[in-house]
Amino acid sequence: MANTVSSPLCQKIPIKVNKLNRAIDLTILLLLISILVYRLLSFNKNHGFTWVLAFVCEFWFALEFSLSLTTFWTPAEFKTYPEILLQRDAAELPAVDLFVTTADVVLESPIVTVNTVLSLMAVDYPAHKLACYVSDDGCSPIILYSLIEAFKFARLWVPFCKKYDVQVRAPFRYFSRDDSFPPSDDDKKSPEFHPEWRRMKEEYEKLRQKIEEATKGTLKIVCSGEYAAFANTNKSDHPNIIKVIWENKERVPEGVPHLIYVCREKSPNCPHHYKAGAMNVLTRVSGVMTNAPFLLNVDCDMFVNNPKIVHQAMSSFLGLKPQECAFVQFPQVIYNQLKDDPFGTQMVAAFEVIGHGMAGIQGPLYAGTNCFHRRKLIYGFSLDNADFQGKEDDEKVLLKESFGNSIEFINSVTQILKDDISPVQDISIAAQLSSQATRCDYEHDTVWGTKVGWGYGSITEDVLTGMRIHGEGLRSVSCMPSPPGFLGTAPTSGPACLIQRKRWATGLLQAMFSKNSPIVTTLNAKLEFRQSLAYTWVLTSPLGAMFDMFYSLLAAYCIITNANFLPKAHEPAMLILVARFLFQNLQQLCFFLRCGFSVRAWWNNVRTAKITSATATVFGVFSFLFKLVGISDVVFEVTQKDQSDNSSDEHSNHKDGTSKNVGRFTFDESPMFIAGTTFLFVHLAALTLSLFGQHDEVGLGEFLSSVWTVLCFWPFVRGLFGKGKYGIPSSIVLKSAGFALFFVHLCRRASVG
Ligand SMILES: O=c1ccn([C@@H]2O[C@H](COP(=O)(O)OP(=O)(O)O[C@H]3O[C@H](CO)[C@@H](O)[C@H](O)[C@H]3O)[C@@H](O)[C@H]2O)c(=O)[nH]1
Ligand SMILES: [Mn+2]
Repeated sequence: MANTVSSPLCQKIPIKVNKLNRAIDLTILLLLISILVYRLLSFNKNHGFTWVLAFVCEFWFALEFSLSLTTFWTPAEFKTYPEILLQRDAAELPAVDLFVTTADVVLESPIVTVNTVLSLMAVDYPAHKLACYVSDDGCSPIILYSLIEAFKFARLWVPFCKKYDVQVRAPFRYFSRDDSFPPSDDDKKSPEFHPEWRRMKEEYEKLRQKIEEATKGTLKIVCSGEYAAFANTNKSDHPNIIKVIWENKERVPEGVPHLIYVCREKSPNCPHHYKAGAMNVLTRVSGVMTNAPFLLNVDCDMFVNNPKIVHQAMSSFLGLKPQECAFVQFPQVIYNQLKDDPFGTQMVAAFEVIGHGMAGIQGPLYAGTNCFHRRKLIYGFSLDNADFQGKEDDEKVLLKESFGNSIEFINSVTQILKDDISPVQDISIAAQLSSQATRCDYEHDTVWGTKVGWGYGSITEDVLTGMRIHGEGLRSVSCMPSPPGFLGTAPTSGPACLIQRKRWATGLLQAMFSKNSPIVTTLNAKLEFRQSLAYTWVLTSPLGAMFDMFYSLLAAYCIITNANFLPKAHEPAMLILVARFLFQNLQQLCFFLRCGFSVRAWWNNVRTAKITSATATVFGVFSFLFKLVGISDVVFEVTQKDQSDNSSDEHSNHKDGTSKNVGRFTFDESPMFIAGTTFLFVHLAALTLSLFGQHDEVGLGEFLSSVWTVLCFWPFVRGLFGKGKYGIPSSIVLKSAGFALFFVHLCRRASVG
């Protein structure tokens, strides 16, 4: 497929690392090791358990830091030159199937999904090479209705975008920005632009209103006719519903891409594997219907921000050796940024280190959204067509064993295997044929979720799936065009943030401690050693957070029991600890400043990490353990999506932060807040006790450590006095006070006993 090109389409370029940074890294590492040495040398029987626990934590900090160092040792980035592809004939460009997943009309407002879909359908790529599939795990007629209406609008919107070269093709965003009108000087001259722009805005407003009415229920969707299949269904028990909303019958490049609604069958007795399951169904349905060799998957809130993204991705796929480009990941850039990142959701540091760091090894992680895949690799085939060689006769039988019994789907798989794809004639007929592959028991006795498709067994299916692909010895590419390829939302409330972090903690540990663990994969398969270390670093990050929490609990424990675990202020060893603390924090601060963030944003990230470790991570880790021993199952709790196109709400103040409560931490009845509040109370109790009573053993270190924790938990301190959602519910405060008292009591008993 890849024509030989004279000029490069894509290049991997190493990033120079500042020598001073390297020196600081090594200094921190040395300090961390010195702390361990101090711990071993100063051990005596009197210290007992506190010393051992402190050693374990410090050992972990050193290990975690070393893993991050090996990850960031040879950073790199990719540069793409799509101009060459843009000149190519449409016929030469490969087809791409576009997947959007949505799961809950309440948490994920249909207008958000619709904007994502519209932005995808309007990308600058020959329309007959694209098909957009929307998976609805919520089985909601509102989504179908919204998509049908969205398509009507798309017939105007797509040509408009292409004619005026609109940059942001998610209408809510285009019409909300001051610079959307007029977009460029050229268009100012064109007399038709004005009226067309106005019409488009009116049409979008009508669409938005219709969807809003349907969502609020003021417009009732009757379950008959087109919607008959939705009668008597509920989210977890319903038949499969596939609707071809639009087929680009003439296959015209200037038209609107196919649009298909997919709701897989669900039954309470059949595991559905959440998003991973939905992705696998989309893979099969699209296989039968359009069978494009490339797939793009986005979450419902990640709209296209750069209309050339498909060209960008294809530049890597066609410009690099196939083994060098298994998938192309675009970063998740957040647009609903609150001033100074109060919830630490932008995770700049993490993305920078993981993105560039891993790009310099075997390639970035698959992050679940904004990612282009090769269908062949999703099917677990090798890129050199070595599969099934010489086994022509058994081929179909073998394929059925792995891929399930749908003849139509197996035929499509065979085409992918042989790189010989013949386009389907009639999408509507193909849709009926794909129905079998959306049955909830379809995957029974197959290797879906293990060797084929999106991986099961971790609630962060993305990391697991990406790791399987890296395990084949293949590399991935990160693509960071300007403007960014996709923009999306991050949670903007306390509860939503914690739910997301909790899921990640569980999912990462599930991926770490499974037979797909990076350590196993590097021993048994072709995962590169340093890539394996990088994965280990990411996947064990919830453990690091746990140890961080234990470490600060130790401080409280020591104050309460008049003991110590840190060197005294006059001991020289204290200097090592202080130096490590300062170096690590200052290094992080400099990094934030270099990335263009404020000191405040850095501090917000520091405290979010601390808050998360004592709340979401603890629950995430327990959820992982409970699943491990079979007490309870892990559930994918969908993140609440922010809808900041609504200019009347408080988010209109995003950037300037004038509204006084923007970014203020919010609370609800979630037990995660009991953990956090208890943690805060324990430290407050410790600090209060330190003012009274005999404290000859406790040193300055323990005291400062506790003060630092309370400072990090300042949003909770404010929450104690806040009202409404800004206040910690009194039931939570009471329970937490009880737990904290109990803890203090236990500490005292332990120290006496
Ligand atoms: O049963 C489910 C649950 C979720 N989803 C979809 O999965 C996507 C991601 O869910 P979201 O709640 O937005 O999770 P995030 O925490 O924001 O997602 C991050 O983490 C996930 C893994 O935990 C990845 O799958 C995502 O791509 C990544 O953006 C959304 O489009 C959902 O509609 C489903 O289709 N079915
Ligand atoms: Mn999301």
